[in-house]
Amino acid sequence: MSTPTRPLIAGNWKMNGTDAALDELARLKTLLGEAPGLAAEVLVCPPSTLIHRAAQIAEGSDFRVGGQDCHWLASGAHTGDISAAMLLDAGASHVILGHSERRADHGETDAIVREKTKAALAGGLVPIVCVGETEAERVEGRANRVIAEQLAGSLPDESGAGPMVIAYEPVWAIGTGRTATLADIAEMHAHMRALLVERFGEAGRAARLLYGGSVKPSNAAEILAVPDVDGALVGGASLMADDFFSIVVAA
Ligand SMILES: O=C(CO)COP(=O)(O)O
Repeated sequence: MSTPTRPLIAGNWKMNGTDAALDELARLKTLLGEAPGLAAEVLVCPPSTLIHRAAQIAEGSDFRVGGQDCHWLASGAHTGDISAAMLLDAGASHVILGHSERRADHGETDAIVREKTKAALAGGLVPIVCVGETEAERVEGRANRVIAEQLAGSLPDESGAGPMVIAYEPVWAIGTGRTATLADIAEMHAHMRALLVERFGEAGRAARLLYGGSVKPSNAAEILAVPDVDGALVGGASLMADDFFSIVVAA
């Protein structure tokens, strides 16, 4: 194994999208179909209500579908939750875990994210594990330490056995229109790479490190050109097929 070769451009629709939003996926399918041989792999993570139909649209196309969260258990009395097996059954190939919005809204700790990551791997999904510092943590000069702690706590040893995808999403850059500077992204991604190689060896070298936080068509190319940036996790700009496709093309 070596450094990742194909970038991954993943869209996170968050809590957006009803039936009508599937038109955007059909449009994305058309755009991808007209542009064979693109460098990037493409993933769309709609809300769970749309995964099954999104996966049907993705059939015969060059994008795949993922979930935005899963429970750490396979089944049982957990009202409102969804398991890795259910996501797989609905047609998902990946699942986003430990997004800062889930850490904030649902009190998810590194330990919880680690258990969910284990469940995703056991259930046959590729986990996309998210880490990111708050603005206060960055201003106080603690960003590197916070990210090291989140990686150490959120990744189970099992991560080394499968494809590893990590998303660095500085909390203050999410949905704000503010991106980290290219220098800050480069420094953090190199830091993460070193930590992953130290812990997981070759699997860490092959891990895909995505950047997320106000990625848009106008800044995607420069961000994706930063060393050790192997793709992007895109929120708002993934909701419109044309914008998302522009980011895919920039990779
Ligand atoms: O949180 C994000 C993706 O998971 C980023 O969201 P925005 O691209 O809307 O800033």
